[in-house]
Amino acid sequence: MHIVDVARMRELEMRADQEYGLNTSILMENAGRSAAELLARYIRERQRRSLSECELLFLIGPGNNGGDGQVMARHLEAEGAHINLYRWKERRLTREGREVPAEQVEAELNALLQRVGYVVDALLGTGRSRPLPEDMRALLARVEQERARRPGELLVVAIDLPTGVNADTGEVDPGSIRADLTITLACPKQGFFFFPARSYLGELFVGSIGLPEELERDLSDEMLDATLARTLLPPRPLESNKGTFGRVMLFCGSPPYPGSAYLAGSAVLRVGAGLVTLAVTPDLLPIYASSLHEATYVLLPAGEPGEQRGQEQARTLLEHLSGYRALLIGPGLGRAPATRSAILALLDALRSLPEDERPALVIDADGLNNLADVENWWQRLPPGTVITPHPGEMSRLLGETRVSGGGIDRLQVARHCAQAWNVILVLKGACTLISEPAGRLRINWESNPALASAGTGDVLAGMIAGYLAQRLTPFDAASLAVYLHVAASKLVSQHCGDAGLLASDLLPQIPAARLRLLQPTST
Ligand SMILES: NC(=O)C1=CN([C@@H]2O[C@H](COP(=O)(O)OP(=O)(O)OC[C@H]3O[C@@H](n4cnc5c(N)ncnc54)[C@H](O)[C@@H]3O)[C@@H](O)[C@H]2O)[C@@H](O)CC1
Ligand SMILES: [K+]
Repeated sequence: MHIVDVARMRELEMRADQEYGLNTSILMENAGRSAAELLARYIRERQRRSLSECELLFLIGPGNNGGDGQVMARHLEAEGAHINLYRWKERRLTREGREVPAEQVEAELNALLQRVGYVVDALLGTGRSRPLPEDMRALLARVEQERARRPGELLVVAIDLPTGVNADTGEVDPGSIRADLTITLACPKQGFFFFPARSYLGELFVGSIGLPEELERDLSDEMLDATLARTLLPPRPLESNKGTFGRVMLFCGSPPYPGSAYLAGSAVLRVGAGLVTLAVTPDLLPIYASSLHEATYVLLPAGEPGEQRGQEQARTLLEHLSGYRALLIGPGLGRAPATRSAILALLDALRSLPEDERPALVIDADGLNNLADVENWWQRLPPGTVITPHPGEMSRLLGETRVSGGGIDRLQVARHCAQAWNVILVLKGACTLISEPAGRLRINWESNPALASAGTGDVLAGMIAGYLAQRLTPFDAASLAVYLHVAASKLVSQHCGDAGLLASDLLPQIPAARLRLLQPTST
């Protein structure tokens, strides 16, 4: 599913007309029909109601968004739903096809708001060009008030987008109200993935306007959803052994942060990699050996802290690296000078390896924090490296430029940095972005506040390394891991809601999330 900005959407619509004769009325007819089908299915399958039991109030705006709403209303009416249309600009109300006399409109509208099960917001879409007028804000506020009075009984359904949301930037007019579901048309819009817009959309459905597939061929931004993630799953041939699914080496964990290597190492195996090896100092071995029985170990020299020890640790690790398809550096390593020198020595050695002998590389957490202090650090990375900064780490990598956790600034940062640093960048946050140097970009749709807890990043880094070991490209490995990481968290949230998730709770849910993804009906 491609993501577009408003200019690109307009261009697609224009080309549909010029090249295929699909003019605005045809597209609008398709849009309204598709939106009606999606809502009808939602009502029948999710709410287990028949359309004839449902009464809807459509709020119709002056442009094509309102046009979509009218087509949609017609289709739902034909299926038996009870339809009321309020034309905002003209202040005209139609009830089941009959015009309400002007002097009764206000009272009737009030009565409807107190009764209907659905308000369909077809006021404004991508053509919103100025702040919402006061009377439109007041109308939306009445809907909001009524929904608060009848929670669960009144659903707000936005067509294309909730009125007042900026489809490019994710900004939201003060008069906008949250939709319970948004049926967007043709493609999800760029602004949907950024805050505050993201939290105004509710559940997202994408309706078709019948655009020919060829028109989307040049689009490079994609929504990371179940349909895309399913295509990325690596094969599990019947004739396999643990070598088939690859080995991963971890340079992670240090005495103050021993949990990181456990979490990342477990995640490597939970995504189906064949073997995980932890490169650790001997003092940590008893901790891991008693908790992660399946791992093997490379014992790194301990000795006096300092440059020398870092070089020796790197040498030992490299001596054991042959046959490993992926290496993860970072979680829980700490920021001692010896660690930095070990990381830099490892990177220098990896860069000089021939491509077919070089393991794919993921750098996370303290791996990145150590690099941030090194001038032109990105020049030290081998090509194809995946880096997984959260906003704080990203700011450090950029030399203390602030990066938000969910704002539109992240889009430009992700696009620019993947190219400038020649990395596959996983910019973590509420909607994680994954970008690569050639310009492709994916944005994860799902987010879960329960994931904002210690150690969940270690799990993600391990998952990426585990998929790299299964020979996914770095861009695909990162994408699939990001998708399944949130999907696993949703399974945990079935029991704990959006708070109280432990990073280790994710581990058993990773295979469960993969299984769900394999079911063709999962969305
Ligand atoms: N153009 C096309 O071919 C298609 C458009 N589609 C629909 O059309 C929408 C875009 O249509 P439009 O470009 O007509 O835009 P809108 O329907 O979003 O709104 C434009 C109209 O609203 C007025 N307006 C703009 N800002 C306002 C404000 N703050 N307060 C009050 N009035 C305001 C404008 O003067 C104009 O009359 C999409 O969101 C989508 O729903 C779909 O039907 C698919 C095809
Ligand atoms: K709308």
